[in-house]
Amino acid sequence: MHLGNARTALFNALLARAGGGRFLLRVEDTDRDRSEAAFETSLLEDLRWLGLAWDPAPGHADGFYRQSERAALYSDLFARLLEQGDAYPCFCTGTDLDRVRQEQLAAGRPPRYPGTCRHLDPETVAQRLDRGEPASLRFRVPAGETLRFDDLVRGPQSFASDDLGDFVIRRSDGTAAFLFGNGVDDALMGVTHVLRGEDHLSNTPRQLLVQRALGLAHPLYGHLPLIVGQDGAPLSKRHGSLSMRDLRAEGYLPGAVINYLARLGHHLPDENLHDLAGLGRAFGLAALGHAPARFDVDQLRHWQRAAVGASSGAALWEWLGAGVRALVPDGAAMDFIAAIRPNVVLPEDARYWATILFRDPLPVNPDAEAVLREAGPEFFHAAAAAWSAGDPGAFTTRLRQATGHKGRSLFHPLRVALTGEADGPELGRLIPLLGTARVTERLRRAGLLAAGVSSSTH
Ligand SMILES: Nc1ncnc2c1ncn2[C@@H]1O[C@H](COP(=O)(O)OP(=O)(O)OP(=O)(O)O)[C@@H](O)[C@H]1O
Ligand SMILES: [Zn+2]
Repeated sequence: MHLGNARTALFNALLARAGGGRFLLRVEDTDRDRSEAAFETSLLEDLRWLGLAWDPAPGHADGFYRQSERAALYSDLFARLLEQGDAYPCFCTGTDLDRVRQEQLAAGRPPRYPGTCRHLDPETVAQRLDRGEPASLRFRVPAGETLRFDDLVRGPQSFASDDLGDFVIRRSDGTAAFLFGNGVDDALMGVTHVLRGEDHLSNTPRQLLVQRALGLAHPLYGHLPLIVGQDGAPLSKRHGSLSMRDLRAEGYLPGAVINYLARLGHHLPDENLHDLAGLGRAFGLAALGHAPARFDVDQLRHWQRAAVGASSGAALWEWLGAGVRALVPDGAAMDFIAAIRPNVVLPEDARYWATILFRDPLPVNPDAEAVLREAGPEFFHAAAAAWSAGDPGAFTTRLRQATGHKGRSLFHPLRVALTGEADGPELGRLIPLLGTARVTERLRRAGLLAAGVSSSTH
């Protein structure tokens, strides 16, 4: 899943919670070329990671539906549509259809099935089927109708049936096409509300037709603007990036992702970090937006920061990963977490601070060296003396008294000497983590650098 289809799943789950409904999972795996067991596994993994638990599907051990297990049921429905004259076999090959499409496009017309097989006489059809000619099944769209529905997001919609063209409901390999399986299953499963991306808008009149022909109820449909990437193109599997898998691997927390997505194309009344229940209480169809939403990494990082802030120390310790944990001395785990928490968005930031705190020698860049020189060697000699006098709690007070430096002119060079950085976690929390020996050594080295002794000679 990417952020786009994750948001679709989230909004459906939230709508179910907000409205006392159920959130169903149906794996649409009838397209053999595009369905692999691994895709299903990773889909389930992504949903679980996001915390989007689906309500159990009656009679299904895994708790969800799989269209590949419903072939017999679809088969009956195909037979009914054929019998009613609402469907007919189509023998056109991919090449035939491509050629027509090219001609239509060249003539400036929208591509549409030209109806080649619509009026084949029953005998010809029977003969061609007997010969084993591959055939798909097309839905016979009634002429001259206006199809209307009230979109939950976009309001009243209408489509001319003449613009639709007869569409494939069963592929030539016998499997149910997306339009058919999806529309029919929603009706059969008692689905009342469908939220999906607006790339599906033009499917809706077709699905309404199929449902009507089979005497099935229609769900209510709502079509959401797609989320676009930095390049302006809608996120998609092919687009590649921003997959749940990648975000998870980078260390984004599920709470950050759902809080970010719940505000993408949906207005929430507050800026608090919520769990799913809280987001569900605040979710409403009236708060859905109509403009395309652009992915904004800064917003995602904002919610990530909030989610990190709300995580327990133990959870963050796990989250950092084994590589970072190995850098932190025994017993210092929770103090390390407490110190760096405000400065960490992703585990790589924690790695950065762990390296600074617990690895020697500390790299000193030219900017840092300039700060040390400006403070001068006397400052660091005084600092070393203040430090070696014991009682770390009184260290900076003693240094202030000894040097007359206070505020930034005291803490800035001290921070640079101890961390090599101009900014970072609270110094009072870092000093105990560094430990006596390392503080002593870093002050000594800062004194040398401040005196102009090149960093390569000691
Ligand atoms: N960029 C997007 N923004 C918002 N919703 C999206 C986006 N892309 C897909 N969706 C919605 O997510 C749901 C699942 O879509 P689907 O898995 O077909 O998306 P996809 O990744 O674009 O697929 P593909 O890349 O195979 O076209 C649908 O409701 C679809 O409309
Ligand atoms: Zn045909």
